[in-house]
Amino acid sequence: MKKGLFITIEGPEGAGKSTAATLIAEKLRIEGYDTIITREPGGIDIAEQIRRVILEPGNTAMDPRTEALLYAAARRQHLVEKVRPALKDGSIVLCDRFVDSSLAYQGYARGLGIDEVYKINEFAIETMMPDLTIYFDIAPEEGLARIEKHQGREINRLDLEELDFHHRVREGYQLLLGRFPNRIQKIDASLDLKEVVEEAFSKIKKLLVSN
Ligand SMILES: Nc1ncnc2c1ncn2[C@@H]1O[C@H](COP(=O)(O)OP(=O)(O)OP(=O)(O)O)[C@@H](O)[C@H]1O
Ligand SMILES: Cc1cn([C@H]2C[C@H](O)[C@@H](COP(=O)(O)O)O2)c(=O)[nH]c1=O
Repeated sequence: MKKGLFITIEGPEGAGKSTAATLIAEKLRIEGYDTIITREPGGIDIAEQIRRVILEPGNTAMDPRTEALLYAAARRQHLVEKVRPALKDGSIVLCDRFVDSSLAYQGYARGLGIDEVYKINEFAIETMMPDLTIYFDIAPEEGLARIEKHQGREINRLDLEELDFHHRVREGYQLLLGRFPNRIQKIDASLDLKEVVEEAFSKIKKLLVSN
C-alpha cells in the first residue's frame, strides 16, 4: 500500500507558516511529489464551520474546555475527510497546525494541561501523529506585528488574547520541542522568507530520502 508523508507546520501567530507552506508545496511539486496543503482548524467544510465558531471575536464566553473540544472535533473530521485519504493516495500532506497547537495553546497557554489536552485529542486522532513537525519560532511581538501589517488577514478571537498569552504559547512550544525532539524541528522564523523556506525544505528532503 502507498503511504504518503504527514508534515505539520506549527508556531505562534504571524510566524509565516501559511506563506512558507505554499512555497514549500510548490518546490515539492516541481520535484514531482504529489503535495496538498491544508490547515487546522478547517480544511474541509465542517471543520471550517467549527473554525468560524471558535475564532469569532464576539464569542468571548467560550469556556477553555469547550474550545479544546471544538478544536479536537474539527481535527477529527479533517483527518477522516481529507488527511487520511490523501496519505493513502501517497501524497505529502502539509498541514498548517495540528495537535501540537492544541497542546501549546489550550494545554499550556490556557492552563488546561498538556497531558489532559493530549488525552481528549487521542480520541480524535487515535494514533495518527505527524512524521515531521516544523516549528516556526518567532517572538510574539514580531509575529503579531506581521499580522497587523498583513492586508486582508482578519483578526480573530485568539489573536486578541493579551501578550502574556502569546508568550505562554511560545513557551508551550519550547516544552513540546523537549518532549518530541525527533519529531519536532525548529526553524528561526524571524529570518528572511527565502531562508526559512530553504531550511524547511531541506528538513523535508532529508526525511524523503531516508524513507
Ligand atoms: N520570513 C518572513 N519575513 C517577513 N515577513 C514574513 C515572513 N514570512 C511571512 N511574512 C509575512 O507575515 C505575515 C503573516 O504570514 P503568514 O500568514 O504566513 O503567517 P502564519 O504563521 O500563517 O499566521 P497565522 O497562523 O497567525 O495566521 C504575512 O504578511 C507574510 O507575508
Ligand atoms: C489548530 C489550533 C489552532 N489554535 C489557534 C491558533 C490560532 O490562533 C488560531 C488559528 O488561526 P490561524 O490563522 O489559522 O493560525 O487557532 C488553537 O488554539 N488550537 C488548535 O488546536
